[in-house]
Amino acid sequence: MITVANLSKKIGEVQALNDLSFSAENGQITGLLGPNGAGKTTCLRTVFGLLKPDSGTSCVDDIDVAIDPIGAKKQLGLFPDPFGLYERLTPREYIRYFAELSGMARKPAKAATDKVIEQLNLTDIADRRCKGFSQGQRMKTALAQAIVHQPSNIILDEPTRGLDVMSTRLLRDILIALKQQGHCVLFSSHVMQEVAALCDRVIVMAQGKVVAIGSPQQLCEQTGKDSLEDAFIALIGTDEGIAA
Ligand SMILES: Nc1ncnc2c1ncn2[C@@H]1O[C@H](COP(=O)(O)OP(=O)(O)OP(=O)(O)O)[C@@H](O)[C@H]1O
Repeated sequence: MITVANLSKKIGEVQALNDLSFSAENGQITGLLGPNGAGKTTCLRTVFGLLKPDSGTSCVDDIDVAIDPIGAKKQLGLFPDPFGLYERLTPREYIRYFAELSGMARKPAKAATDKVIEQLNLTDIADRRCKGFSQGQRMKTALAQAIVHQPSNIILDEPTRGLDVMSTRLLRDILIALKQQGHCVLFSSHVMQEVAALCDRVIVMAQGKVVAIGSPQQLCEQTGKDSLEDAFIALIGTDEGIAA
């Protein structure tokens, strides 16, 4: 479970987060939905401990990220930009490297790497260098790195950006499987279809604040609209910076 409470963060002159509070539950996919510049990335970077908030707290499984960042990270997987893989490493080397970075000893890291390679059907490419990989192969390698240490929580920043239809569908299936295993999945997006198809709960954000929280259906009911896109526009008052 991920909880942020009263998070505020000013970057330069911009109030990127403005008293932001919400939680993302285990066994659910939670979407952070907001237009460009709403503060989604800033929020996720703060939860991962990459940014320090000016005020407020973020907790991962009740561990305060500011007080025990290493403990919090053990319970948290971050899906990185799949285009930034280390090209010279094979997926097996890459995934194992991150398993050890997350604090696992050599033997368990090797066993966990073998397991996740099997789980994500990476066996065929596990020992090839990442250079030249397709989008889907990159995505699966990046995701394997995020979940190799079996964190109970996974955060993803616009995970389908740049992916083709097949890779997007594959990613969706994997996220649904993680949810069914009881993980807390939190991802950011401004793609309506993706959020409507995947999320149990949506946190609608604008200008660093929560505007509304609910299932896609609840948000439609609350605004009297038929689609999440129309509900979203009604909630934030503009269609600038969103994608259908
Ligand atoms: N390093 C930075 N320097 C200056 N301003 C920043 C920086 N990082 C974020 N901001 C500003 O903070 C606000 C929130 O940015 P953030 O990237 O969190 O939004 P976002 O919701 O992820 O947007 P997008 O959907 O476009 O990725 C924006 O106004 C952005 O310009």
